[in-house]
Amino acid sequence: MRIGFIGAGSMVGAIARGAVAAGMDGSSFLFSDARGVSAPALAAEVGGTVASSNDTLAWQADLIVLGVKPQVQSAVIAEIRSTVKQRGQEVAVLSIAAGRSLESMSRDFGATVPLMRAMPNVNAQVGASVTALCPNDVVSDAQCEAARSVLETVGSVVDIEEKDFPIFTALAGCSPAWFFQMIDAFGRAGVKYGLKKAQSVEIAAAAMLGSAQLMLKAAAEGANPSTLIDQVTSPGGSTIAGLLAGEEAGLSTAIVRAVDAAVGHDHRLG
Ligand SMILES: NC(=O)C1=CN([C@@H]2O[C@H](COP(=O)(O)OP(=O)(O)OC[C@H]3O[C@@H](n4cnc5c(N)ncnc54)[C@H](O)[C@@H]3O)[C@@H](O)[C@H]2O)C=CC1
Ligand SMILES: O=C(O)[C@@H]1CCC=N1
Repeated sequence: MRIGFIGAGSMVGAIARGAVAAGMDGSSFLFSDARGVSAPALAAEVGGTVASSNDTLAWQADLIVLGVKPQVQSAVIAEIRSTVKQRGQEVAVLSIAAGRSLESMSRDFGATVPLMRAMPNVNAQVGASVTALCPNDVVSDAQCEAARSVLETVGSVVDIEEKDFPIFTALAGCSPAWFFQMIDAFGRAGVKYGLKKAQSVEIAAAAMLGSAQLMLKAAAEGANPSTLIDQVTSPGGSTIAGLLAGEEAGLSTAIVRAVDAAVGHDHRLG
């Protein structure tokens, strides 16, 4: 299977590197980008080929990954739509763009072509993305499985209904940035109490990683976050002091507001 990546930025880079690290053949990858800088560099790194244009790539690939920003996606689809329509079931398109619905992309293509929508996250760089996937009605099982197998090289894949993409994008696509923001805040707190910033960041990140691992294990056994919070919170201890101070400062509300803002923005990108 030839995979053609349009756009060769951070997300496509993570997916292409992850796929090759997982044993996929990089020589079957094609790349194109707007400025002709990142595509040649990525192609050289993974052993792939640079396509001379987005349309050339669309002629050659079996699976086209639209890895450009949502704001330029319509222009890219305009360049490839005639080719994609001519090729019919021979080629499927996988979009990783935030906010771009299957319906709006079909409108850009001017036809219902085999089209899938996915939402990975930046943790793909370490093989730990949780990625949503949703095909349209004309994607074959083989095409969907081909896309899934590429995405699974950089983490887990969950099938969700398309209506749930905005909240999934907030909870999984955007949340890494908010977790980094939290780690940065812990880092500053460490500095306040005399630790070096780098050391504080490392300690907070390790604590966050362990907490996430424990949460996933406990959730699989039916526990919820409150159960674990109670396990940490000793009567009269320092955790309850911090927990209540955090709530007084609006920690939970701040997180829900961040999600609200991301979901609202996603609806406007469509
Ligand atoms: N960065 C993230 O954490 C996530 C990003 N996404 C989505 O992934 C997509 C790509 O995002 P990033 O990799 O962060 O962006 P990026 O800015 O790192 O990469 C975009 C790439 O598109 C190329 N490009 C721009 N115009 C083009 C054109 N006309 N033809 C061909 N290539 C063109 C650029 O040269 C660049 O290589 C976006 O749609 C974004 O919504 C999805 C999940 C997470
Ligand atoms: O900020 C964005 O729009 C994209 C979607 C998820 C992560 N980055």
